[in-house]
Amino acid sequence: MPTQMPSQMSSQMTRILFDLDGTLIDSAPDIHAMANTLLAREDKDPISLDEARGFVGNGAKVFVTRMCAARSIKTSEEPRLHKDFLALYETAVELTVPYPGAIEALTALKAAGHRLGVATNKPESPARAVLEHLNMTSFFEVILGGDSCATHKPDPLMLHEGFKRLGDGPALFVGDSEIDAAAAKNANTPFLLYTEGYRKAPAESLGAAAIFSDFATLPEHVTQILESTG
Ligand SMILES: O=C(O)COP(=O)(O)O
Ligand SMILES: [Mg+2]
Repeated sequence: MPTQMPSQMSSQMTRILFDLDGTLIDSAPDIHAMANTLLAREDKDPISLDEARGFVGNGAKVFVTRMCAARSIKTSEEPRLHKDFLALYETAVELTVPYPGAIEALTALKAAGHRLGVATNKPESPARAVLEHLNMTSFFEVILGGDSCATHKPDPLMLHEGFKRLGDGPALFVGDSEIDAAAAKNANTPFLLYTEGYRKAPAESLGAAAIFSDFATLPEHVTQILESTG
């Protein structure tokens, strides 16, 4: 049998968790459309796609709070609108697409022996629905949503749980936002930042071990981080 190089050996048992919205998939158009369906029912002006993008990241409840604040809807109405938002969420899949090269990168990482999972603040059931719609479910051994654990990102619990379910080996987290960077820091895990998602802060300010804008480069970044962390 040929001798394996150290880098190939170290990549065999790596656990990689991915954020979902703004990282693997551009779901803002669906979330935007869903928000405007709710706002129309309330007789309120629609929000823009940019506003919707800016409200994503801390889960559905915070999205609804931000949407209500932006259109002067009373806070006492938020629980009802949150419920309506969740009722629509599983069917909000038609406008969502994977980012360019994301499928190919997941395919390459899985073929290289990495164990993959999703850790998103989107509730688990719409997260599973959109992954299923995009034929992406089979890449992942674990899919955790914002309501799967007692807390969600930036608390590290979701990452700890996801990594635990992926077994042993080095752990990496790939995400697009400040919240993901904080969760990775809190979980003491190297963070890879995808720059084409919904981040607001400068990319260089988030303490990422790697910053990438093209998924074709992700497998190489993974290899480099594994080599540098031994
Ligand atoms: O639903 C959200 O607010 C964010 O989801 P994400 O954690 O996949 O970016
Ligand atoms: Mg995200």
